[in-house]
Amino acid sequence: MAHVLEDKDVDTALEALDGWSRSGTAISRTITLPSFPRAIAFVSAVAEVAEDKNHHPDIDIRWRKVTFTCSTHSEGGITQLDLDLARTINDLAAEQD
Ligand SMILES: C[C@H](O)[C@H](O)[C@H]1CNC2=NC(N)=NC(=O)C2=N1
Repeated sequence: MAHVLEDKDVDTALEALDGWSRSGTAISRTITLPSFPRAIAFVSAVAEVAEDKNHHPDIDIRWRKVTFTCSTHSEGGITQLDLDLARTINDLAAEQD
């Protein structure tokens, strides 16, 4: 089972995760899409990978701005699962033209 990471390890990982920052006991990133339908489509793409990973972000959608917040609820903090999901979200974001 994933364990909660040390703060220093999270900080190191965040240096390589463009757009992500610590948000309490989670990490989060806000991504702006070209339109509301594109924001919803992006959320759907994230939902697919999250389901495959069985690790789900909290998602806040406001018009074209989507904020993903990742923490491992069962552990009450940030684990490698959250870092991996953040990386995957960034990879998907990079595919948005
Ligand atoms: C039963 C299921 O495996 C668990 O509830 C999973 C689902 N997705 C999850 N997602 C996140 N972010 N944290 C969890 O602890 C978690 N647990």
